[in-house]
Amino acid sequence: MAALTRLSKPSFTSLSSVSRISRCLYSGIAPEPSSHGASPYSPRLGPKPNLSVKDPKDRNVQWVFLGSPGVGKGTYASRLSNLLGVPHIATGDLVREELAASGPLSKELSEIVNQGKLVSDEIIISLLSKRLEAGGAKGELGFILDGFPRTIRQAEILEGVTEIDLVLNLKLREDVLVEKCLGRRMCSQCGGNFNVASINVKDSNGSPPISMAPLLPPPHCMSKLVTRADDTEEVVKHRIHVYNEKSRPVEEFYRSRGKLLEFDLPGGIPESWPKLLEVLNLDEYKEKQSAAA
Ligand SMILES: Nc1ncnc2c1ncn2[C@@H]1O[C@H](COP(=O)(O)OP(=O)(O)O)[C@@H](O)[C@H]1O
Repeated sequence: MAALTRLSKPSFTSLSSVSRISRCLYSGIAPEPSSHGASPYSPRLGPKPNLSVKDPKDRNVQWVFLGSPGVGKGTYASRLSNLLGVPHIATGDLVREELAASGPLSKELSEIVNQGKLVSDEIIISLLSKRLEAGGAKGELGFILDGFPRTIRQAEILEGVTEIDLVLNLKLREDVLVEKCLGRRMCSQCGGNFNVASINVKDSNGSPPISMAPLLPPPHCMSKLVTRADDTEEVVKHRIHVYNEKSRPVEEFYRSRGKLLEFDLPGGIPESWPKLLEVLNLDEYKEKQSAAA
C-alpha cells in the first residue's frame, strides 16, 4: 500500500468545495499558476473559499485520469471507482446527459461534440459543478475525474480549489486508439459499454505489438447496441488531434508537480487491469476486498 499511503496525504478538501470552480471561472480571473508544493490557492481568485479539511480517516482519493480518446479511461476509472468506493465522474458523460435531456444547451453542445471539438470551459465547469454539488449533498467523498481537466485553464482552476493526489496518464499507440474508438458500442437499454474491435497490431516505429480481444456484449444486449455519434473515423482523428494540442500540455502540468503516473497499456483488460492494480499498489486491497465479500 506504499503508493496509496503516499498518495493519500494531507489537505483534503471537500467535494462541494470543488464546485466553487464555477465562481472562480465566472469571476473572469485566471488563476495564477501556483508554485509547486505551495498552497494551490491563488489570492487573485478572490476571497479564499471556506474549504473544510477532513480528518484523514474520512479521506478518500481525489484522482484524475488523462489519456487520448479511446485509451480506456472510462473502463479503468469505473473499475477503480468500484474498488475504492468513490464516484467516477466523466465529463463526457455529463455532456451526453445534457444532450439527451434536450435542454437549452443541447443544440450548441451537439454541434461542438459531433465535430470533435472541446466544449467551452464555462459550460464544462458548470456541468461539473452541478454534478459535484449533487454528489456533495448525498455525502460523496473523493472522486475519480475522467476527461477533466482537458485544458491548462481547467487544470489551473481545479488546482485553485482542491488537492489532486494522483493523475494517471493512460497511454496507447495512436493507430490502436482509432480502432478502439470505432469498435465502441453501448447498450441503449442497460447502458453497458462494449467494444467489438479485435485488435492485433505488429510492432512498428519502436512501439511494441499489441493484442486486445473484443469486449462483447451479452446476447440480450446485441440488438440494442448503439454507436456514439462522435465515433466516426474523421471525428475520432480530429479528437485525437485536439487532445494532442489542448490536453497533452495538461500531462506536463501534472508531471512538473510530481503527480503524474504514466501507464502504458500492455493489452486488453485481462492484461492491463492486474498490472494497473500493481502499479497503484492496490492488488493487496483487491485481495482483502474479495476475502471480506
Ligand atoms: N473537460 C472537457 N472540456 C471540454 N470538452 C469536454 C470535456 N470533457 C468532455 N468534453 C466534450 O465531450 C466530448 C466527449 O468526451 P469523452 O466522452 O471524454 O470523449 P473521449 O472519448 O474523446 O475521451 C468531447 O469530445 C468534448 O466535446
